[in-house]
Amino acid sequence: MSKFAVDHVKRVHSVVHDRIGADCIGAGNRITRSWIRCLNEYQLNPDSCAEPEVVAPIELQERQERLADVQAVAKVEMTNLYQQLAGSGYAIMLTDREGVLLNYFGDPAFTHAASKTGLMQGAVWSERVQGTNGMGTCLVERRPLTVHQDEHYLSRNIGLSCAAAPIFDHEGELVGVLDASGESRLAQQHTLALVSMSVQMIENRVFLHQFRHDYILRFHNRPEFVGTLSEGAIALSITGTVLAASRAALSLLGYTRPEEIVGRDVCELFNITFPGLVDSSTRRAFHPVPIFEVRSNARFFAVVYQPVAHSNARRPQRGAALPTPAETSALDALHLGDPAMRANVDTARRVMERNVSIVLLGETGSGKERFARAMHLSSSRASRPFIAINCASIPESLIESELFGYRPGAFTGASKEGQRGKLLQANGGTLFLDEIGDMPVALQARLLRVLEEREVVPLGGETPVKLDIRLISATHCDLLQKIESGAFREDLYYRLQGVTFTMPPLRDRQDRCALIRQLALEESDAGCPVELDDKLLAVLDRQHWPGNLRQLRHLLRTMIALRATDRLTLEDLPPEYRHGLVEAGAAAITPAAGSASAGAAVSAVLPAPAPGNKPGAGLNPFECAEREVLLQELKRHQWNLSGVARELNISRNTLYRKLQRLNIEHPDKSLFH
Ligand SMILES: Nc1ncnc2c1ncn2[C@@H]1O[C@H](COP(=O)(O)OP(=O)(O)OP(=O)(O)O)[C@@H](O)[C@H]1O
Repeated sequence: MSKFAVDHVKRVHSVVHDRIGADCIGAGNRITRSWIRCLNEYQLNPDSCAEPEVVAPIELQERQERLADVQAVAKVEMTNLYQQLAGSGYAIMLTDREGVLLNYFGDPAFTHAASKTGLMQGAVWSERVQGTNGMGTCLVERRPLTVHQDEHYLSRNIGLSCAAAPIFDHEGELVGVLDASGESRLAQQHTLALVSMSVQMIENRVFLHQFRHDYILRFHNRPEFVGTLSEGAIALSITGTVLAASRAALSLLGYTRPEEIVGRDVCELFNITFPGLVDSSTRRAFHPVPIFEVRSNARFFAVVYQPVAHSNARRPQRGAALPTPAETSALDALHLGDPAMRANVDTARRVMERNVSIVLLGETGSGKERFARAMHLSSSRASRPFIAINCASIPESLIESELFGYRPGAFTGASKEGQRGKLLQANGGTLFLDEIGDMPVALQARLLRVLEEREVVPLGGETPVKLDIRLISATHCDLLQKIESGAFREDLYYRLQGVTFTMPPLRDRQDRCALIRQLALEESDAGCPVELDDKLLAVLDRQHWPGNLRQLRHLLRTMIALRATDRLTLEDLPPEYRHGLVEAGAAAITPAAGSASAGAAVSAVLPAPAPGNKPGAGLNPFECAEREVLLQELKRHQWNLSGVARELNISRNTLYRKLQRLNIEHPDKSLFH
């Protein structure tokens, strides 16, 4: 061990055990706290030479898919940040909330050295694995911080300087970390400020994007700051109910948690009615109008933006009542001429106000959640909350407390304030249970009881609370098959199954071209619509779209983010999409010379389309390798999907999607749905 490393290890021990020298690490308590965790809790050796931990490519891809929305925006911001820091030996990285490095933009001078410490895609930078470090410690502390030189816990990392800031979603959930790391001798003072600004930009853009189908109130206490990085944004339903608020909005209004304002009417927050607000915003041609906060009477300036997809939609009228079934624009917007979707919308209108449970079936990305939201918005519950919960993405151990909530101190580790479960949050509104087929069997019994008794008792509580919810469940798997295998309760199935809707896959929709155009419009920035060239439209129309509308949306989003002009052509299309078409026997498409780069750049961040009838055709080399591995695993487990999912540590649900994406079918086709 070098003298330097020996001194570092000694210092860690003396700081942790005796707090001697805690002040001289000069980073306040957060570094001391982290060192204590590393030594006592994770029992890490500060001089560890263990190989960096790196997740398997298949898991990395899965984690990237989970954060696809944030990633699409983050990539643009990461490139900007990289350019701002260019030449200073920095790498810009994005991790998920478990500290797995999803994206890496590195200065070539730094990349080689960095990979030795594990700064590379797929590496795990949680504090538990890498000790005190920018990304991992930021995930624990949940605030921006710098970890410089020998503030790192592991002596092998002390050549680094890392500036990291946490990324939160609109529900205040930590989703990942953006980090700029470089050699400590080249560290720059202002890096943390730049990283924090990029994160704010990412959060704002993700928020504006996610709620572009709703009204968005953008405000600040100075008119010139409306529309800038520091503005607050609040998403509002058509009746003026707060659907979500950005972090900046909460902080400008003096709230700490979104629950404090979500579900309230905008006139409870500001001294103005919602129709009045929309009216004055439009009359002032979207120049900020003064509004006053109810509690403090503080003055703010605001602009209300109309929902993107409904720019011609009716405006809320003074004293407007809740929408009636006749005014179901959110539902109507779901079909642009497809007969199957039109039939769905017609039936939805008929059952909307009835007390029947709804089940939505359809392939992944075919619009089940969108349909559920539209039903909610078109019903008399529109002003009440719409709460969605994905039974497949929450760890089994957390579903119960997520759904039912818990009283303060109900179990070890429970928060002091307790938690209102999703069932109660949805009270008066709609609860959307996505991937219901993945709900653990033990919980199915509890859910059934709640649905029958129409009341809920939070964990650790005694008094039941009355429940009035419209339940919409969704799944892309065959529930009857699950019942047969004992994975789904038959009684719950019949309780859920009031009316069933099936979302058609995109490849079967007759309104595909109109949908593609609409999505391109929705993905365009406000006031700057991107057009699609006819040839490109024809190619998009003929794709197989295994990921349905989600895949289409991500493709358009990325093409739009990387476009050179506001008219997208075949040159903007990733090569594998062109390739897929040629394979399918359509007219050959030869992009102009030098055009591959834009499309190739897009292809680097997108899943490939399905390969038609040829099993492995149209897949990129990485996917072919993934397909091979998966086929071997399937054979090894004699096509027992649960066994394979367990082996790969992924949900059955994710496995199904992979099989679909990689075009893997059971040798006996009838055994796969
Ligand atoms: N009618 C539509 N018009 C435009 N975009 C749509 C439409 N329906 C769905 N989308 C978009 O497609 C994507 C996937 O939709 P959604 O989440 O509703 O699908 P899903 O079937 O619930 O997916 P999963 O099974 O994976 O949960 C979203 O980005 C959504 O905005």
